[in-house]
Amino acid sequence: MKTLKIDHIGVAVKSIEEASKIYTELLGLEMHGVEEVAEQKVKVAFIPVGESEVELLESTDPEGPIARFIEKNGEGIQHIAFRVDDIEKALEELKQKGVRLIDEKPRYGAGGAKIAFIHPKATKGVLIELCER
Ligand SMILES: C[C@H](C(=O)O)C(=O)SCCNC(=O)CCNC(=O)[C@H](O)C(C)(C)COP(=O)(O)OP(=O)(O)OC[C@H]1O[C@@H](n2cnc3c(N)ncnc32)[C@H](O)[C@@H]1OP(=O)(O)O
Ligand SMILES: [Co+2]
Repeated sequence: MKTLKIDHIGVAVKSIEEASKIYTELLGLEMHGVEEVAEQKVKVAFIPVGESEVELLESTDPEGPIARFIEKNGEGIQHIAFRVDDIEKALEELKQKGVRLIDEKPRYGAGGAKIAFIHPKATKGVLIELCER
């Protein structure tokens, strides 16, 4: 597996509209369009910065992972996504190494990416997303 860069930092927010002002008005960044990813019960918006992005995540379902995260932890950084060259290969390698995976197979991610999550229990408390675009 080749890990190429930090693709994005996922930030759980109650309102993308509200939170985006921090990045646009205060930091002078641009927010790209909002996209719904139904399978993850979220709406997302990307804010490019250098070779990475901030991904604002707003829940579309009170039972979704983002709603649950905010319920327990409040708004804030929810995951780090690493860009990999071959997500299937990466998952295979991690599985061989006995790493606890949330997704054994890639799922649909924003912008048509293939994504998969490693369980935070296996990574000392950081929810890691692998992302192939
Ligand atoms: C689409 C878009 C994209 O990029 O394309 C996305 O990113 S979608 C992004 C949204 N989708 C996802 O996050 C999908 C992957 N996430 C999940 O499956 C779930 O959120 C989960 C399994 C990480 C946690 O599920 P849960 O909240 O029901 O479980 P619990 O609340 O019981 O949490 C189990 C343990 O993990 C810890 N934990 C939970 N969430 C996180 C997190 N974000 N970062 C670090 N630790 C975490 C809890 O503190 C707890 O630890 P302790 O036991 O010590 O208290
Ligand atoms: Co993400």
